[in-house]
Amino acid sequence: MMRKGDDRFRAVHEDEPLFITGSRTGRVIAYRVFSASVFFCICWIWLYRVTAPVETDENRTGLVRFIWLVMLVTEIWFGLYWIVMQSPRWNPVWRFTFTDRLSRRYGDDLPRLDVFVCTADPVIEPPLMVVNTVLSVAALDYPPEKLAVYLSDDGGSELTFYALAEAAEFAKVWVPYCKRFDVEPRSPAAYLSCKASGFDSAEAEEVARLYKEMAARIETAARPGIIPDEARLKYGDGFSQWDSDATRRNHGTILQILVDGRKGNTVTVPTLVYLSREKRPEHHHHFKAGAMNALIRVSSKITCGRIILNLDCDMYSNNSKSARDALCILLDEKEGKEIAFVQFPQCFENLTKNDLYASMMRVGYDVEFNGLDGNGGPLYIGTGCFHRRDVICGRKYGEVEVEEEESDYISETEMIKALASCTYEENSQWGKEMGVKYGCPVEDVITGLEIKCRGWKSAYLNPKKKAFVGVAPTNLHQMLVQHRRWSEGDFQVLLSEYSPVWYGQGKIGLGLILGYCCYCLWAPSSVPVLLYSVLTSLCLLKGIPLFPKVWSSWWFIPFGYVTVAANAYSLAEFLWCGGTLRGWWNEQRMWLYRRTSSFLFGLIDTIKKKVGVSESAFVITAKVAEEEAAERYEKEVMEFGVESPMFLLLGTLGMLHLFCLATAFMRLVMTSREDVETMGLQFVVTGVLVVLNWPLYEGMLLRRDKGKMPMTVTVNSFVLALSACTCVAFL
Ligand SMILES: O=c1ccn([C@@H]2O[C@H](COP(=O)(O)OP(=O)(O)O[C@H]3O[C@H](CO)[C@@H](O)[C@H](O)[C@H]3O)[C@@H](O)[C@H]2O)c(=O)[nH]1
Ligand SMILES: [Mn+2]
Repeated sequence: MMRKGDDRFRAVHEDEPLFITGSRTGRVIAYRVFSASVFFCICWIWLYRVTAPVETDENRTGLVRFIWLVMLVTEIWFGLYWIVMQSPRWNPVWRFTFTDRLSRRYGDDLPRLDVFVCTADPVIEPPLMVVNTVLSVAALDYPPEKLAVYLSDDGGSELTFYALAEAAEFAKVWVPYCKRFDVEPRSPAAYLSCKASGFDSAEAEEVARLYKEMAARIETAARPGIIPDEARLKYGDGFSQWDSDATRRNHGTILQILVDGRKGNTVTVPTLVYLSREKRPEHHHHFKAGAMNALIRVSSKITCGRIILNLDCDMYSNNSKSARDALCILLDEKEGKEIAFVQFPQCFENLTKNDLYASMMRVGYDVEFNGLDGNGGPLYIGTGCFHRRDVICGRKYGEVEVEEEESDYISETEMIKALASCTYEENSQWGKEMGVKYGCPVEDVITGLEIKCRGWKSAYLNPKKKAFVGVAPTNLHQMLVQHRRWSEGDFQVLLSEYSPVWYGQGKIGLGLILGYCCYCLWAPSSVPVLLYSVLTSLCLLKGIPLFPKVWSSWWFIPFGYVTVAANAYSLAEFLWCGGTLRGWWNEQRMWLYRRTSSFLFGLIDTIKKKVGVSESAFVITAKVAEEEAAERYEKEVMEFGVESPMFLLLGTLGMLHLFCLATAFMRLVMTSREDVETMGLQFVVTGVLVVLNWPLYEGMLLRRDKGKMPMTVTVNSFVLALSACTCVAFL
């Protein structure tokens, strides 16, 4: 084990921790006061709904009473959800690491680190991108004999294997080059693109040339899908493992150690392994969770790193020190002992200035995750996370760590391959008590939660220099599908046997339970948002007032205050986190779109799954876009383009708000002026919804490019919205 001389150091360590945890008391107190004022007004609104007389003409009392009741219920929901949302703002903390102390204390005597990179589809996850990720971690600032990189290929693709084999060759130049010149970032593509203006040394030029040659070979092989014959000969050991009838869903285990740094092999490049676990149509493969578990077992017989880093194939390492940062927490002798995993935020390199699809989740990563950390630790979110191997395999907090001695013999490849077979997990605890959990579309969140319930904490690190950087969805549909999967998954966590509310009681603190609920309640929160927005618009159309009179009534105060204060605060928070005004506006739109499409479908998917009419699926997010679409993305023009039920819903809602506002406005002009007072707030709400929807109207009515809303969706939305409004008008 690596901690020789622990005792000798102990006295010194007491006042030299490897990390410290900070908080900002002043700001937190100010926030709590503000938060109390909002809460007061929320109660006032509840009171209004319960006590205020329903103003209406006699013929419609029954209907109006019912609408009033719905408004009451939704407002209670919003109020309670708001309370839940306070938990990640109540007690935020920040972690600071001391890598210099780590180096002084441990030198190169660091624990073994196994990096798992997952890929699943060579078309939407191009192998060149994947190997850039692999190369970036292979060049981490870490002793190469202690580091291993495993690529799990759920696509079972010869092309991906070929790309990795090429990368293994290139790594022999790249890794030493990075270390010698202290290069950042260490993904060759990212590094070379920021050096586009010219190189400062002959070595740099040589590396650039080699990279370009390798990239060209991989891309040529990708286009017609043909791998050069010399390569087939050179890496025959690997290629021979593909049967002639192998497909991505039906093939045996393929395992190839491309660089072997075990046992006395002196290496400059870390161990590099390609794994494509066995897949058979009759066995469920459990998506990424299945891949992770196969990796955990296979790596345990090859390098058996005590620490595991999990990365999606698009998330390259942007900061070569990140592993050391994480170790400052995991190796810290005091506080670090109770921390199971260290999560970094998901950052993206392809974001535009105003982040049209709100992919960055700015506030989530700059505010909420720090808040979760103060309450017991952030969620495990699948990528950019450093785990302790034995904890992910089931060790409880308080149990002693079993020190695994390196075995003297090197296991036979065939024996290791059996660990990645379809049948290996039958009648075992894998996917249940061991490894990453199965059966949930957010395997990461549920796994992290269960680890916390075993007594562990986690820590959140968000250094200025982004640790890992990936690719965010570049069109609306992909983003909505991704959120549909997440909202469905998070809701299933709530309903599962590991539910933070039921199972977590007594195991994790109330703050953290609420923190999890912020995300777990995404799917059900679609219903109140939908009801509230649609009712407000339809009642505006009908002339039924739902809110107190503007200015002339005391009851107006809480509504006015909550609306202004909540939005002003959310804008301020967004700007503090470095966002732009437009970015905030875009985020409000995505907030609405996610709730009225993704989350609703996520809710329906969950219900369908509960009653057993559908199976879970994992729609992989594409990491490439075709050229024209990419151009529109750069210009922040919203991309529709596909026919989708989610678009039909968004289109219908958008049209509905527009019709309602237009009708009410006409009535206002032609007849009574007093509407302004009684219907004022409704005009504001529907008006804001219409303005938010502007890009949607453009996409439906004004644009001609390929990214516009498909004609059928536009027509159907129009017809549906018009019929709804007509029905309501004559009700
Ligand atoms: O059957 C599968 C499906 C996916 N993946 C990999 O899983 C990763 C995540 O997939 P992606 O399509 O990029 O989904 P995202 O929604 O971007 O992923 C986020 O959300 C997922 C579910 O919570 C987590 O698994 C991810 O780590 C997290 O980054 C990718 O590297 C895939 O190659 C597999 O290995 N096998
Ligand atoms: Mn992704």
